[in-house]
Amino acid sequence: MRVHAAGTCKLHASVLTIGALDGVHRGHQALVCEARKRALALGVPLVVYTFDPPPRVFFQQALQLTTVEEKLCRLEQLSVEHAIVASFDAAYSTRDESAFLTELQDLNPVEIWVGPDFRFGSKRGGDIGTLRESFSVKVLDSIRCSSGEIISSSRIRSLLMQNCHLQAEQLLGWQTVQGKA
Ligand SMILES: Cc1cc2nc3c(=O)[nH]c(=O)nc-3n(C[C@H](O)[C@H](O)[C@H](O)COP(=O)(O)O)c2cc1C
Ligand SMILES: Nc1ncnc2c1ncn2[C@@H]1O[C@H](COP(=O)(O)OP(=O)(O)OP(=O)(O)O)[C@@H](O)[C@H]1O
Repeated sequence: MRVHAAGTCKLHASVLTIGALDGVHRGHQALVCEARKRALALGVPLVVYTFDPPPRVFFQQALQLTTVEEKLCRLEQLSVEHAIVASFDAAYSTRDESAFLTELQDLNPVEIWVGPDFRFGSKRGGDIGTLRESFSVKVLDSIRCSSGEIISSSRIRSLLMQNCHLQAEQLLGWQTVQGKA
């Protein structure tokens, strides 16, 4: 897998997924795997655009589930070919939707895969509708756990705070969380 700083990767075509992806939990894994299937079918590289630190860690001091190194390691195991890492800081967070869309044009995404609640740009001003004005966007239904709740990094953080390591590990789908929190 090749790792690029934001704004430094140019591709003729790609299938792209975007997100904080903290923990690369089972919902994220399903999203990346769906994108991977499409990338294989279309014969183009699979690209993930992610943020370090995750925006929720930057803005809300949320517990970070994975370092950027661990996140990249997990993405590599999911056969991601290019990972773009944006350093998420105050300056980056003020970029508006159009600046971000212009950056994505360099990746020539044939499809962009996101989950139902995807937002982007300053003050979370962009949504799936905004993204669809420029690209073909595919939305994966939310992946839920056996109790019916949507799997999310926030839910996993909350389980870890309550010392429910086994449940957190089940939602993460990786065997490495014990002893880390
Ligand atoms: C250019 C850019 C600016 C952003 N600015 C903000 C912001 O001002 N406030 C915020 O809460 N999130 C901001 N975000 C983060 C998004 O809300 C969101 O977390 C990110 O696009 C990843 O999507 P995900 O949370 O679904 O993984 C920004 C994202 C991008 C790409
Ligand atoms: N359970 C899920 N099923 C399908 N897609 C998901 C799921 N969880 C997250 N996604 C999608 O993965 C991408 C990255 O999401 P993000 O990293 O914000 O995950 P999250 O678990 O919702 O995080 P947080 O709880 O911190 O907001 C987004 O497009 C989001 O919609």
